[in-house]
Amino acid sequence: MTQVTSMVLVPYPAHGHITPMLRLARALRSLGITSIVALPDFMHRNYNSTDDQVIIEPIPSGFKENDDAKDFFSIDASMEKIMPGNLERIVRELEFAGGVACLVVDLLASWAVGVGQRCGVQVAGFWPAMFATYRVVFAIPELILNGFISECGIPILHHHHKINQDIILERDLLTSNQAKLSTKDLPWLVGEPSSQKSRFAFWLRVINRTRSLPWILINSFPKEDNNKITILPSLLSNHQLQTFHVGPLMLSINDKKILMNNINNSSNKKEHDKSIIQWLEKQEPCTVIYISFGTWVGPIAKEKIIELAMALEEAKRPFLWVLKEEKQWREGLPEGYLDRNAKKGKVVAWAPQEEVLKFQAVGCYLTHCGWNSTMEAIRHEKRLLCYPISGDQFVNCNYIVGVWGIGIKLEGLERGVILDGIEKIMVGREAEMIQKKVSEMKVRVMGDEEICATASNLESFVEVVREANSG
Ligand SMILES: O=c1ccn([C@@H]2O[C@H](COP(=O)(O)OP(=O)(O)O[C@H]3O[C@H](CO)[C@@H](O)[C@H](O)[C@H]3O)[C@@H](O)[C@H]2O)c(=O)[nH]1
Repeated sequence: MTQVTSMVLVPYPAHGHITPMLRLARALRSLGITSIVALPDFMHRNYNSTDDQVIIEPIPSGFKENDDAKDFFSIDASMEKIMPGNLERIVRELEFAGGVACLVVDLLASWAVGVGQRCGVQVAGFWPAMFATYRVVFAIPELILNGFISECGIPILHHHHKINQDIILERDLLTSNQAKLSTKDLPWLVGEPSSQKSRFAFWLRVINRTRSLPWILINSFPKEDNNKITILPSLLSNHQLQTFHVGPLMLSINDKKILMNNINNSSNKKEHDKSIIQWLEKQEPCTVIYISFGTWVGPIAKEKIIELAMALEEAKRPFLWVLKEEKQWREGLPEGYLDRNAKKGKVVAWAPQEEVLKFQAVGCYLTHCGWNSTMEAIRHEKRLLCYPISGDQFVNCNYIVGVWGIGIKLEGLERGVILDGIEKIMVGREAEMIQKKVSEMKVRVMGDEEICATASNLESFVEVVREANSG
């Protein structure tokens, strides 16, 4: 019999997955649970814990220290072949030292489910994004059955259904009417058809390994579909899956004092962040455009960066642009651009995003619609200009624009389109309406009631784990 005193948390190795997991660790700590967050060694290097109840443990991954050739597929190979044995060793040592009550596994790190099972430890799932995306993924069998996609995950066009070449997914199957998800929004449709098929195979593996998990913690808020809570019929018929929405609680946790985040490679992070803050302090309220495409998406075409750069210049508004230092991201910057715009615009490789979004000066956020960024924007009541790039970002964008009305979608990255979008989101009637919606949304997501409700969801989760361990 194991007491519920420690849990091992296994995020997918990307910043947008690790951050919420670390916050979960902090939240569990306040319930008296020691959390061991297990990260592949190449990510472990970027994080530090100064809290003895949140331990960050490296999993040997097989990558060499300076191996830059890490992409979705090479990381996948390491997760499948190398990390399981190494995590198993860590869990067994912990078992020996006093016990592990539960392994909390990001569903995208489904490789770790088998480790829990082999070690005889309870396994819970963690879903880092919207529940709507979870429903889309777990509806794959229905999508195939209903002829929306092929067995390889590729959309099938039906002429009688055609709307802009895309099929709108049936309303009751997946989502609220307003989200109007279409097959082009499916999260595995990234890159060439061969990459789409491999990503689809990745998701099939996720479903197979995780569909029998009894509990899933969800990093989102309960009322995603406005006030309607939707659940897939097949999920309902599926054993007794218990879902615990914990997103607002996670977001309300301040991890700054405990977890030092070194993801910014700049040798002097403090100075770097300070210069951004000082620049923001000088800007007038609601004037700055903040631009960031998160941490995980691959570089976008050089031509698009050129268009974006020119549009920002022409917009004649102050901007803070997070643009990674890698050549593929920066080569689109026109010559002399940084100097020419030095007064009005700041281009940085990394920004302390939560700090930035807090500023009144920030008028809008041009975003890739990553889930964490979306939640953070809601928290700080910022209007969104959306340019989804891959994965779940299309689903998120549909909700941001169509269901919650807190943003506008850019239908391309041409200069004219961007300029138009900037005008609409920054000034005028539509901008005012959107601002009103964002403020209402903040209450719906981050109000006291929601934080309390999600805190009690986490307590219930700990309770069921406790029962399972004593049963
Ligand atoms: O300069 C930066 C850039 C990012 N961030 C932070 O990094 C996180 C980024 O997370 P997110 O917005 O979710 O984007 P990604 O890192 O791209 O996240 C991946 O993981 C998410 C959760 O599964 C998905 O929703 C995204 O589509 C996927 O790209 C946020 O907390 C940001 O505040 C910073 O602090 N500074």
